[in-house]
Amino acid sequence: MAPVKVSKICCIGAGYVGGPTCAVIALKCPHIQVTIVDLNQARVDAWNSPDFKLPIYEPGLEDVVRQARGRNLFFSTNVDKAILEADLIFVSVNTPTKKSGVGAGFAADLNYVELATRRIAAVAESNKIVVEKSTVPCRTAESMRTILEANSKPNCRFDILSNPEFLAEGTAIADLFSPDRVLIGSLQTSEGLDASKSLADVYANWVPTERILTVGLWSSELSKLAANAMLAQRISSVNALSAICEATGANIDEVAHAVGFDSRIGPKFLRASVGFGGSCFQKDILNLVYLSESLHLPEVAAYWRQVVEMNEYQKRRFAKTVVDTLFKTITGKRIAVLGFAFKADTGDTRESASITLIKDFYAEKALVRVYDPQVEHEQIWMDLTEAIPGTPVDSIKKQVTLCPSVLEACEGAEAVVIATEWKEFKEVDWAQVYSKMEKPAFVFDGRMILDADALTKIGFKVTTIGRGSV
Ligand SMILES: NC(=O)c1ccc[n+]([C@@H]2O[C@H](COP(=O)([O-])OP(=O)(O)OC[C@H]3O[C@@H](n4cnc5c(N)ncnc54)[C@H](O)[C@@H]3O)[C@@H](O)[C@H]2O)c1
Ligand SMILES: O=c1ccn([C@@H]2O[C@H](COP(=O)(O)OP(=O)(O)O[C@H]3O[C@H](CO)[C@@H](O)[C@H](O)[C@H]3O)[C@@H](O)[C@H]2O)c(=O)[nH]1
Repeated sequence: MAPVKVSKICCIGAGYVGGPTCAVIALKCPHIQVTIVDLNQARVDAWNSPDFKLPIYEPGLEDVVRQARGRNLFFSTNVDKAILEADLIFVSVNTPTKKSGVGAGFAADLNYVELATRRIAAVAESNKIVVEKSTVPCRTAESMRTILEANSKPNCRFDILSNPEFLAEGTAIADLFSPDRVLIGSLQTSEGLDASKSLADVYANWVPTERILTVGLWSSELSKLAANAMLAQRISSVNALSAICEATGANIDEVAHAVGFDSRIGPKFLRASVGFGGSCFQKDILNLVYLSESLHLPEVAAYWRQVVEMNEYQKRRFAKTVVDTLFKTITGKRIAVLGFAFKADTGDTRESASITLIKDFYAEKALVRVYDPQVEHEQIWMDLTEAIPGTPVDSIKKQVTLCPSVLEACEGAEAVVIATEWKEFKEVDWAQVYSKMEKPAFVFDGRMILDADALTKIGFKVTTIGRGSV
């Protein structure tokens, strides 16, 4: 058998990964028909909206969708039709941390992956290459194969590949156009290698072949968890050092710069912050912790768990610094929180450090004023009601106000907290902000984006993460 030449792709899951990834495949491979399906009608409607009000904000995404939609890119809720027609199917559904049952709080919830796999088995009438795009624990492909083989029709064969996605939100399109690498894992059988070649040929339409890495299935699955764990570990390491800097008078910017100059370490991902957020880092490390425990490797589990614990510590430590600096009480004080997204250039708020900070300020009875340039207000209320359980949203609204601009958030405030590194916050007229605030006016820069000296000259009392006052 020779590798199949892919002509129709179905992607199950039109989220942050399925949407941008397959839209880019459609753009770069005009000869391939790509259909992205989802059960969520509202999401599909947004992808299809005539004015391109897409369900996710990602720089450059609208342009890609404008070029390909209706040509060879389609969004639909007709999951079965897309499965039936495709020769290659990406499974790109969510794999959140389990909330209950065995492994709650750590293990990945594979229910959506299983449901999608069962749907493929039930509907398919011809051979399919099934690709795990979702981030999954090591050996999930084996469970998928068992389900597919037990439920498939006669003469219908499935080849399963692992093809984890490494895009980061905010830079998804640039990452997809020019990925550091594309990783494809397959069984090392002749059928597995053929399937791997079929998918590699799709990417080869725009990715240099030396960047397309083909490996074994389990290595591919584990590499995704490993990459995220090591990236998050760098942030927790630099954040741990930021606490030492604050206590000694060293400057984490200078330390990270000096350390990152070592070519073996490199300069990227060494920015101290109020803590990492996003839908992936915490979830994937907890997944790795669970995997390690399941494999009876408690020391390995404890090692990776500490990366998440350090992140929690960093968020708590920052909130405490705000309270301590404001004379040990923020009761009834106005605190402006600038940024609600977990990082700049995204509207995504999953695991955002901002949520933890606001929850802590709320518990201290502060009056919190929030501004974010992208996040929908409805999303903020949803996140806060989930973070402050048992409190109706109307009670939260007595202490938390959502504001339409930086200036309005800061009006009458005693302190400004920078929680997300939006470029807009650097460009604010800080002298004007100062004139509108209570005095003394405090700034807490949780992202190291502001010019502390310039703000101090204006009159602000500035606290920057990782910078001691000694
Ligand atoms: N968000 C990221 O930046 C990122 C990057 C790399 C990898 N990942 C991984 O990719 C996967 C998807 O993440 P996401 O952020 O796109 O999630 P998401 O929640 O944004 O999207 C998942 C979509 O799948 C749909 N879905 C679930 N079950 C379905 C089914 N049976 N049939 C059809 N549609 C179904 C949901 O309705 C949802 O729209 C996760 O495993 C995640 O860990 C995410
Ligand atoms: O030096 C740094 C770099 C990042 N962050 C924070 O870390 C979090 C995650 O940032 P980033 O990794 O840029 O965004 P994600 O979209 O979460 O992307 C990560 O998670 C994805 C999902 O698995 C992977 O595909 C990507 O490769 C991986 O970078 C954010 O809160 C950032 O503000 C820091 O605090 N300091």
